[in-house]
Amino acid sequence: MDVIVNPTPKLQGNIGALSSKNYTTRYLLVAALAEGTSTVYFPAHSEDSDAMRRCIQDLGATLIEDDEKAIITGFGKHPKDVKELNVGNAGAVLRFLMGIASLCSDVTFVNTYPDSLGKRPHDDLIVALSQLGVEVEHNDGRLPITIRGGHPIGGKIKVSGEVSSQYLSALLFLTPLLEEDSEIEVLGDLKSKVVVGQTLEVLEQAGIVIHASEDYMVFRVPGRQSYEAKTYTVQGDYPGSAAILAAAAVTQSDVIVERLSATSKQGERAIVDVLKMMEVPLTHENDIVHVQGNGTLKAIEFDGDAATDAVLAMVAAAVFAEGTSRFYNVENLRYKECDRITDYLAELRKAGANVEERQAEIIVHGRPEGVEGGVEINAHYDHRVIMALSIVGLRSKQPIRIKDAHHVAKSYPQFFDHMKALGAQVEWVDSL
Ligand SMILES: O=C(O)C1=C[C@@H](OP(=O)(O)O)[C@@H](O)[C@H](O)C1
Ligand SMILES: C=C(OP(=O)(O)O)C(=O)O
Repeated sequence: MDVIVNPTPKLQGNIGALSSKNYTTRYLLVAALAEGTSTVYFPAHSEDSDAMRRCIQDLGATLIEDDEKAIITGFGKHPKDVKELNVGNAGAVLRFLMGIASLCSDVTFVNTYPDSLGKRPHDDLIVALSQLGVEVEHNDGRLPITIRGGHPIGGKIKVSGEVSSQYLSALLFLTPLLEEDSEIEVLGDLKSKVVVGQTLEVLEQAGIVIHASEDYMVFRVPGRQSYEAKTYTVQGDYPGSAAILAAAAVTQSDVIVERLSATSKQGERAIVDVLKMMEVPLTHENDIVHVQGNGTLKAIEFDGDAATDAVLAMVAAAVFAEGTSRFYNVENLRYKECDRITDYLAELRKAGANVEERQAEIIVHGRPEGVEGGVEINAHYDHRVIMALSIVGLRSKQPIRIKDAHHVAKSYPQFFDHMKALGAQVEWVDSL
């Protein structure tokens, strides 16, 4: 399905933030790794969270769900010896479960998105797992990947942090279950470091002890631990909400997004500060962000690694700012659902934006007068590209058509419903 985004000068209304993707994947996983029954309140419902639901059940967890909660009885240290797992297009789910699959004897992760997750590299995790004696068969570091685990016992592991934090998180979920203590040393610069804070927070809630150095570069993990069965509540999602807030920032708006904790460990909560720095009128009180946009924004400079999944929405806002914005330290955007620098900027340029790329930077020469639009956008299987181009479409002179916009469901299936509820002129149409 495609979406047509028509120029929309005004947005108004209240929405509740979707549930956090990153906390949902983590809570479902730690619930599956516990032996008893855990409850996860308000889990996200999206393709990625469904991938985790599907895989933990394939590995032996039971899951009963109603409108507000998932009740999960875990498999503890003994996942079922499943032959195949399908994680869809979910990078974090794949990497976390590559770690856990080391406890099985022979699991193949199939390649169902050859043009998206199928292109993403997992070499650094493969190298780390092999230090634990796990045999990994792979296609040049990519899917399909077969893990022949069995009996990793722990020990010293070095893992690169240069491409993704998910490799480190995968090891942090696995190593507490091993017989011996482990020491994990991170090599190079650790990207998306803030997300590791979310992993540690969830592990602690699940009763797991990890001794982390202050800079998150060395971790001592006692072995023979057990995940406790607990009750968890998933908070609102900043990366998805960032797109709504950026849409409100580029229009005349009166938009409220509820359930966004000001003390969240999600780095993407920086969207609020970034929009403030851009001089967008907004308040953030009692977990409610209220944007009263007047369409005027100022350019900014921002270290995007602190808020990796909100950068595309910030860039979309910067397209309409006065002056030149620079988002730096964002090289690992190249290793996501698509190359979120080259591919994303190509689509922005089609719509009429004036953008430049460096290996690790996005530069935006703002066009407060708006962009031309009137083009077809290739979504590159990327939910965040789809959301970001929707923001741009609101302030284009001609409608833009986002092809295969259904991929928004990877993280935020109700995104266009929420945009419509706020008054955005968007419509679903069949693909040609
Ligand atoms: O650990 C996680 O759940 C995630 C980590 C980040 O990836 P990188 O560490 O690859 O930047 C983020 O982009 C992704 O959406 C989710
Ligand atoms: C990059 C993302 O997810 P993942 O790495 O889990 O596929 C994302 O949600 O933007």
